[in-house]
Amino acid sequence: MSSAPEHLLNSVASITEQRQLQSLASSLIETIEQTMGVDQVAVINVGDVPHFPQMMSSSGFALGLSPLPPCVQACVERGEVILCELTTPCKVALPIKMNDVVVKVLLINDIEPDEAQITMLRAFSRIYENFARVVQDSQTDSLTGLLNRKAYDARLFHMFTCIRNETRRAPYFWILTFDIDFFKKINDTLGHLYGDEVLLKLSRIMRECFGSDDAQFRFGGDEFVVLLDNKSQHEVEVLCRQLLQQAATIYHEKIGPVTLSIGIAALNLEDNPASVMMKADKALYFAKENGRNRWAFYHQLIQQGDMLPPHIDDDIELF
Ligand SMILES: Nc1nc2c(ncn2[C@@H]2O[C@H](COP(=O)(O)OP(=O)(O)OP(=O)(O)O)[C@@H](O)[C@H]2O)c(=O)[nH]1
Repeated sequence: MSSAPEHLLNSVASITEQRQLQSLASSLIETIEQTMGVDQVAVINVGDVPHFPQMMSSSGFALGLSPLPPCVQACVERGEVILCELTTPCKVALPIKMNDVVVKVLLINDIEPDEAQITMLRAFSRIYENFARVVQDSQTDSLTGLLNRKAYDARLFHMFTCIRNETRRAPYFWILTFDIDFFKKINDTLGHLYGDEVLLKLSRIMRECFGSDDAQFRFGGDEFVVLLDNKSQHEVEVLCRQLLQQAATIYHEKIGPVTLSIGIAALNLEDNPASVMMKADKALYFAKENGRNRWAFYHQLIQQGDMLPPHIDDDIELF
């Protein structure tokens, strides 16, 4: 265990260098491992926390903790540090809170901490909480509470990494991009505030339609993106149908039901972030130009000859 002040300060500084929630959790684990001389540390999610990575674990000792052991449950319910019974798979459970709700639990297995060590662990988890809030705020759209454009690159990169490492197989990842049809008319007819209300209601509908594994973004204006994780094409179609049906429940007699146009592209090994977004955008424009209030899959448009494949398209655009 190294507790020299300069080492401690460097460890804390390394936590605050992180700009992603996932690397922030790894950094917390690493700091605790180094400063306390332990190697069985994990940060696990509790409850439905869509914006957080699912689980981090250094040695894997906490992987697959289901159901949660009583000490973790007690930590969540009481929001306090719990020293666990020897029979449980961890020795100490510390709550990590966001807005006073326990969203994660820090578990350590190979330590029976004294008062000073508990104080230090509490301080580490508070530094994590404070910085996680800063990172989360910087990645959140202030009107809807969805993720913003800034958070998108890291999520998409993570998906490509999963495909390249073959931890999951394409084409079960999809990018879905959509915007509200004639949103300008909604604003012009009923005012900007009503337009904001529509955006807010639509974001609530998105949360109900999509799962916590599906990262949901507002890119700005009336443009939204969802990265769908582990879905068949049929499941994607079901989700699109639901989204359109639910959006239509936002209704005003002067403008009728809200409708959306949706473009969808599968993430494949040969794609890169720019090419996959370009495909989804092209499918969206096709949906717009062909009646709106509908979805279009890029690969189907190519297969059906409704759109030219990129290289032919690019050659033509050159002239
Ligand atoms: N209420 C509100 N309006 C916004 C916001 N950001 C952008 N807008 C407006 O959203 C409208 C976007 O319109 P467009 O997407 O260009 O066009 P559209 O009317 O939706 O037409 P189509 O997309 O072709 O169906 C513009 O009028 C913007 O001023 C916002 O935060 N709130």
